[in-house]
Amino acid sequence: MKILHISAECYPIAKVGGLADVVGALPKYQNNDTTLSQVVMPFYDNKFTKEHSFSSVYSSELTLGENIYKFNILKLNSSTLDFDIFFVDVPKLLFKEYVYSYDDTERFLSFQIAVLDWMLTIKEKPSIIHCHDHHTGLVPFMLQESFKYESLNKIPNILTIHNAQYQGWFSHDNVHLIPEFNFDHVGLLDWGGQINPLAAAIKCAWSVTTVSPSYMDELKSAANGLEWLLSDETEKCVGILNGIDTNVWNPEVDTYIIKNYSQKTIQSGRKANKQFLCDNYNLDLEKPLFAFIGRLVGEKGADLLPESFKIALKENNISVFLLGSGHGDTENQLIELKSQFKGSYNAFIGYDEKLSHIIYAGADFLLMPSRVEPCGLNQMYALRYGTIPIVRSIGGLKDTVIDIDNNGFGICHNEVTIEEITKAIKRGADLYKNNTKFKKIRKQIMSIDHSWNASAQEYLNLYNSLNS
Ligand SMILES: Nc1ncnc2c1ncn2[C@@H]1O[C@H](COP(=O)(O)OP(=O)(O)O[C@H]2O[C@H](CO)[C@@H](O)[C@H](O)[C@H]2O)[C@@H](O)[C@H]1O
Repeated sequence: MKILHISAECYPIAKVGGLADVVGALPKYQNNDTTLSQVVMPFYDNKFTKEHSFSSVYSSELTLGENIYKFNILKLNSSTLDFDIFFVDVPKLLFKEYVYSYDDTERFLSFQIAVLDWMLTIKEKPSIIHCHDHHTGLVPFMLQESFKYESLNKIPNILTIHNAQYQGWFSHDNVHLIPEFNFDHVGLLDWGGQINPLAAAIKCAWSVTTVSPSYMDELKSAANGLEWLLSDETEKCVGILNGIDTNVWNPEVDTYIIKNYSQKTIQSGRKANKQFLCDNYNLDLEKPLFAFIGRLVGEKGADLLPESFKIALKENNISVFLLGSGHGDTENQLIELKSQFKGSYNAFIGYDEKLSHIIYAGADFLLMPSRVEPCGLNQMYALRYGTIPIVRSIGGLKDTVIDIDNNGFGICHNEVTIEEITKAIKRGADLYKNNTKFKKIRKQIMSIDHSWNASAQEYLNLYNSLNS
């Protein structure tokens, strides 16, 4: 079986969030003697593309409305990734320093058209086309409807929804950018009077998956406008829990962290990483350290963090450290707190992969007060590194974290309110005081298996069912 993943992000080439982690890991776990799993993504102007060499495997021109753009399909020369990766280079549109911006419609349409134009020319066609999120959501529609791609329309395709909040909406005025199709079927593109690539993919893909079973259920009542559609298409929908790449996320060999450790050496290993954070960010090694890593957006509950931190820092003898970026207002409030809580609070506003690994290895607790969490990878990374997750029970967080009061290993709360967040932090601070219990739990959580093995097999079973 030959699988082609189509995605806007892939770790370590271009990462904005969890989508990159998934697309950079899943193919590794799918590749075996009988399965070839490959990825195609845009060619961005970034550190990775500057530092690596590529060969051109196909060149042509694509049509986007009235414009014609030259494009190349490139292949990475080194085999460092454990799977084949191809790049769509549209110099005028895709080759930018950013992944997402104001011009996404044209950029990602050119990406999708180039992939399908190229696919028309490949001798050994994929047996499965696996699309990820709305940036690739017009692929199932074009395969089914565009005259040009008729010869590809027997290839089963699936859509994985990593985040239904973002749907890629654009105006019907731009419908001419999509390769010609029977206009009687234009309704397949529409949701609420706009072209909605995510909705089009839900309608046209052969199967739709979400990244956890609970998120699949939740989407039927909260999907940013797509609730009814997802309920209607329920028969082809399934939730498959993400895994984590246990080769990349392994405290025994992680080259980003200050000191490597195993379950046996957890005490000294974690202390060295916490010491680094405390020394560099002026925090107290003796106090329990609560951390947050992520995009500072409403979905993650980030707007409630400044006030929650303020209260929690006043009421408990704790430290707090945050790594993230997002809404300017939230960023400013988080920066302002620094002067008020010198020595017990700090924040790094920005994106820093290395620092994120050190936090997983050095913080005592990881906060995830998400309003929406399709799966969440942070809590699984935290578990693997022995950091106790404090989560709002929703989506994938509900599927992966069990509260200590239910014989579990984490701290869970049901609502996203300042009161519940600060209550959960207090429970963490109390647990930290019970040193024996705290140490037992953090050691125990390191061996919970969230590797991709089981989920990669679930995807293979799904592909097989579509090909039979
Ligand atoms: N400032 C920063 N610096 C360094 N690293 C940072 C960072 N901000 C975030 N990260 C990293 O980005 C990743 C975030 O992954 P998540 O799965 O938690 O969220 P995201 O919402 O992006 O993904 C969406 O897709 C994934 C994958 O399916 C789902 O798990 C998730 O629920 C869904 O919202 C983690 O690897 C985290 O360490």
